[in-house]
Amino acid sequence: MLEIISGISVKKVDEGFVLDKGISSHKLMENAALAFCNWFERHYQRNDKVGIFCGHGNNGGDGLAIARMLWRKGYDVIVFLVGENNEPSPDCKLNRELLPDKLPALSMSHEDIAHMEYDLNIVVDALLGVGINRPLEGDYKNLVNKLNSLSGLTKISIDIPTGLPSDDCLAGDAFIADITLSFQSPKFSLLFPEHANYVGQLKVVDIGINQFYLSQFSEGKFYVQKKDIALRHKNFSRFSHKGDFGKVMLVGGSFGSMGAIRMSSEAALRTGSGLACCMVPGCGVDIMQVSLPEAQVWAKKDSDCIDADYLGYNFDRFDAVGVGPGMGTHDTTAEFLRGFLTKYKGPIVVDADGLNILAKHPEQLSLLADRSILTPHLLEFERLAGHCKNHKDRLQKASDFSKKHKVIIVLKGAHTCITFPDGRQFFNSTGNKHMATGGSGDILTGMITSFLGQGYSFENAALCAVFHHGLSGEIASADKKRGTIATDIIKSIPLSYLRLGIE
Ligand SMILES: NC(=O)C1=CN([C@@H]2O[C@H](COP(=O)(O)OP(=O)(O)OC[C@H]3O[C@@H](n4cnc5c(N)ncnc54)[C@H](OP(=O)(O)O)[C@@H]3O)[C@@H](O)[C@H]2O)[C@@H](O)CC1
Ligand SMILES: [K+]
Repeated sequence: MLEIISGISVKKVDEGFVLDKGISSHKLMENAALAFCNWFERHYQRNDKVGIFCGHGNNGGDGLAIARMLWRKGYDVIVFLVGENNEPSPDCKLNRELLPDKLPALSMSHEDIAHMEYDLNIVVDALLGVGINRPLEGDYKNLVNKLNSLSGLTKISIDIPTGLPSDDCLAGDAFIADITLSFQSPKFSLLFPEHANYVGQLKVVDIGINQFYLSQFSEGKFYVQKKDIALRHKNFSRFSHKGDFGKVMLVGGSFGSMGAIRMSSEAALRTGSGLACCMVPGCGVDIMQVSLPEAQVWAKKDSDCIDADYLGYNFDRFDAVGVGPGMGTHDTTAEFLRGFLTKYKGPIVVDADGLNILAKHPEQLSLLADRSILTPHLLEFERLAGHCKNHKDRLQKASDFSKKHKVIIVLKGAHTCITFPDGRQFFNSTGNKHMATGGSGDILTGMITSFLGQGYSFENAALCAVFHHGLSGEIASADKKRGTIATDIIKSIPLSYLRLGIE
């Protein structure tokens, strides 16, 4: 699992790695530049006109090494040098000296920046990286704003968009990238929703620094990738039977809001549950049985919402229970939730109106069994934990909340963050903007519940479900883009298993 380390630690990791391996820091920069170029070659043509904007620190050094390598591969490259009045870092200086004579390199004066007009297809931002220690000013600020104003070309940031602090929220200006290629591990602030427009698509490239060096600076924050997930799946043999795949119960729905619990239930089945039963109000029975014949249904006749009478049911038959989608926050439903949390001590997932009831009745939080999984989106989380100044504050509050109530928080959004009571936070790498559609969260509830029911640990259930949910969204939206709807995501769950080689 990739460690997310602070910007300050990046320098220490580099120094430690270079010293241990007996290589020069220049060689490490060459590795980083090569990793960038290998990626670049897979995506861009030789006839693209590439402008590489290089600052005076090591980020600029990366840009210069990249310019040299791409030029040697036959790309049409121009280098633009900024910050020439500052003392360059030693590796930046060396890479300036190594630029081939025939490679065009232009020093940018104030006037050049103000009147810049070049015919470029691709802009590479190697102005500043994690070494930024104050908001942009002077030439850097002017150039970043000038580049941001250019349209119709592809903008790529090296390591981090210039101007973004690596561990904090942006103050001032920053480069707006279409793609950010971060070295070795993503920098923390690249995962903040406030910065999504600056970061664009996030790619992480390996530059050869292994886990051992990164883990010495661990802050308990991790970036979850495909290779981390495949290993966390349970293997089932050809002798496995329905019971091995778990019996789960999904509780929710109310008059006019039956879609949510129907989608959670189907998602649980598609994730592999042997049996899914849904507990719905009487008004939802026909809807469920007609639209999802694979699910069993339990309901009280002539009811419009889940009420305290539902507590008579024996929940202990189930390996896991998901509660909340479409359930409403009626007083009698809140009464049900209180009784349910008191009664059932198996693995549970609480979502949507389940969370809204907890926010309205915070005394019920103490009834949650240890390691219950709560899946709020950003607004639901703030209802539970109070107003958050920004995402950094929100992540800290998620950590405090998780520790205090001994629950697992799955904070949904781009790079969904899973927080455990021991303080570890896992950031997901799959998913895209097309998943921001009604019902997407209900699907995740069904998926986590399903994994819990299949006997996965709390940690593996949350990590696998969040990863597959995002991947299913990517698969579903590949040809539907903005027209993607939640049921498309459910249909893609089986394909997301196949992508990981899991049958
Ligand atoms: N393992 C890895 O990840 C690897 C990382 N590598 C690369 O190194 C990059 C980090 O390099 P870095 O430390 O030299 O920092 P970088 O951002 O280039 O420049 C900082 C300079 O800018 C200055 N400065 C600060 N704020 C400013 C402002 N607002 N406006 C103007 N100037 C400002 C500050 O100087 P100051 O003015 O404070 O004296 C400082 O000298 C990293 O992002 C990655 O690309 C790879 O090469 C190898 C492996
Ligand atoms: K940059």
